[in-house]
Amino acid sequence: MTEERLSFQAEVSKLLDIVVHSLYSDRRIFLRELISNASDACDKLRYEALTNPALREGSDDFRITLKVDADAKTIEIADNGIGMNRQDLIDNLGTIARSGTEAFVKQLQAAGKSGDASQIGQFGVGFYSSFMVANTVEVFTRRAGESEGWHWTSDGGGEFSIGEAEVAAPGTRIVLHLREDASEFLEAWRLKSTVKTYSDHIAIPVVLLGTEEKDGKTEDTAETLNEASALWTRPRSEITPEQYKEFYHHVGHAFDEPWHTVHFKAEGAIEYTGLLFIPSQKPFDLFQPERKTHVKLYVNRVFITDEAPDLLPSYLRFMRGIVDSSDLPLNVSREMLQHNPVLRKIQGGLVKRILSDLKKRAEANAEDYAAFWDIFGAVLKEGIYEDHERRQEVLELARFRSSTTDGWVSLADYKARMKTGQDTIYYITGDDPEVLKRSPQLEGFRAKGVEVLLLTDPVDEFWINSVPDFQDTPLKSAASSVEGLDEIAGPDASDETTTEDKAPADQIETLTKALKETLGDAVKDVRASSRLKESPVCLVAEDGGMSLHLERMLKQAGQAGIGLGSAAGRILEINPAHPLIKGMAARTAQGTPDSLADMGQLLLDQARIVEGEAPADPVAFARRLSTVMAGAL
Ligand SMILES: Nc1ncnc2c1ncn2[C@@H]1O[C@H](COP(=O)(O)OP(=O)(O)OP(=O)(O)O)[C@@H](O)[C@H]1O
Repeated sequence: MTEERLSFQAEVSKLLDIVVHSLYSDRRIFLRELISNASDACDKLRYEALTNPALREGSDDFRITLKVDADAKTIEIADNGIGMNRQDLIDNLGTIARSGTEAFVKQLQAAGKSGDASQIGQFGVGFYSSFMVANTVEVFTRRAGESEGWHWTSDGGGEFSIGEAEVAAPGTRIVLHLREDASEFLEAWRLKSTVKTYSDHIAIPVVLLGTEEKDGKTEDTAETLNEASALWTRPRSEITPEQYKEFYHHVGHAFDEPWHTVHFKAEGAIEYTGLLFIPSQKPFDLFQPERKTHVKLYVNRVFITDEAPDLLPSYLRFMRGIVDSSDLPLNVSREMLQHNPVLRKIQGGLVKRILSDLKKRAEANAEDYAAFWDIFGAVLKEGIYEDHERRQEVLELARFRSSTTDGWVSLADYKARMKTGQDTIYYITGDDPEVLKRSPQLEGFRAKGVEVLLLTDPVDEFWINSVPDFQDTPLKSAASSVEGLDEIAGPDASDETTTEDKAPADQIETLTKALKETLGDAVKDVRASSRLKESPVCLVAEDGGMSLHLERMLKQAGQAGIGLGSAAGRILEINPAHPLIKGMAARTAQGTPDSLADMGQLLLDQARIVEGEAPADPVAFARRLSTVMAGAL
């Protein structure tokens, strides 16, 4: 039979190079990966056979077998699961299917050869981890429902071969030709302890096949190495933290410690068991829109799907684990799961449980909760606008950066320390908390010691407008109106800007009018400000209008119709107590000077630059600046 040689996708070759050449700290994980794949393959076949029983006709019960041949220096891992056809082999064992792993390999490539290969333990190298212990890997496989069998082989270089092969029954058998330095895995005790450590939670029996001498005869033996019952069906008291962790690794395709583990049984109108995890590391594809839920749905311990659309809302997409219910029909098709009322009820129960667990963890240990919030806060906040019913709960869980303290602040913390006379929660949106803290819009708030929440996640722009208040205290942008700031008691009344410090009101009025005239459509309005203390000018958004930050975000995202520098709701505020503004006001009161047009444009450009924007016309900006500097000599 002819074998065809094919090349690995470039990323696979790179990954294999890393796998083979890195001194991997714990090579035993190859067995965990292969057993995990075998178990997934059995789950898939069990599901497909629900609607097509012919696929399982005449088959034995599902099981995964291990076999050692000490003379040939091989180990075999076989399953009677779904199997693969030629195209499956090319797609699955020639490319990297998992986006996280692909992103990781690209990152290593970008870092050059010096990339830290020790990190690979955190990522799924899956099947390719075989090459940590084997110099040649063979796969014999046949897809359930098909008659041709296939042989795949590779030495972990740049290529693999595929050819037809006799394969007696559907399933997959992987033969590892062990490297000289991996012969320890030929020892049965080594395999047994590895399975016990990493794969005990696997619900399908993992059986070690062997022989023993009895009464002068050689007899075949079959020893089941794992518990072989679904982990979530066992009593909590009998499951160790290690077993929970290994199950999380298997079910979540994850390699970190779970930050949170919750195992519970819901009893009542609808019964189900949940075993759910929150990761402690950020998954690569957390913000990819096509990302679906990673919680697997089982019905009476039969795997149904890991893409049940309504199992969890998208703002909890970081959750991993399983849900098993006996209240769904076993032959439920994936299509039937769309808008399924039972699933909806389960979702309600899961969300309630997860949010209440988060609340408990937040109350128990703020620092520990911050570790969760750092990674998943931006995702959880999507719930504020997606889940009206639970908006208050999610708001209570939300944490923010603040202009007056380091670390994370809750809305309740903020309210508890509001100043006398303050009846509003102030916030400002932007990209960088450090830049926001220093922004001119906050000068008045700083002078009075009024705390402002710094909202720096893109998602903040989307929920903030739909939340008028938190527990009856209104939320307002500090970058639009400063209403109410005057009523708040400052730390020291002598710090207040007095009328004597400011340019006379009539002069300011003349100046604002002249500036408005010269700036034309570039701003919506020019007005005297009570917020500015050190800066001469700043840009603010019109009350109820789009924030400057959102305007920039939309512009960057290429939204049509939004032009930077457009007047769209932008107001230029001037500081009547600033020497420059005072000087300009006094001069303009005697008649508008020729230089006012240039100075007005420069002030506006300055306000734009402080916002992190470019001057509207950089060439004109440079020319004006030179003219003004020359005039000052
Ligand atoms: N024993 C098997 N039977 C059937 N298909 C398999 C088997 N082993 C691997 N596959 C297929 O090959 C694919 C790639 O496997 P691989 O282990 O590289 O990645 P994965 O299991 O998807 O993710 P992970 O990186 O978390 O292991 C699997 O998704 C599956 O489709």
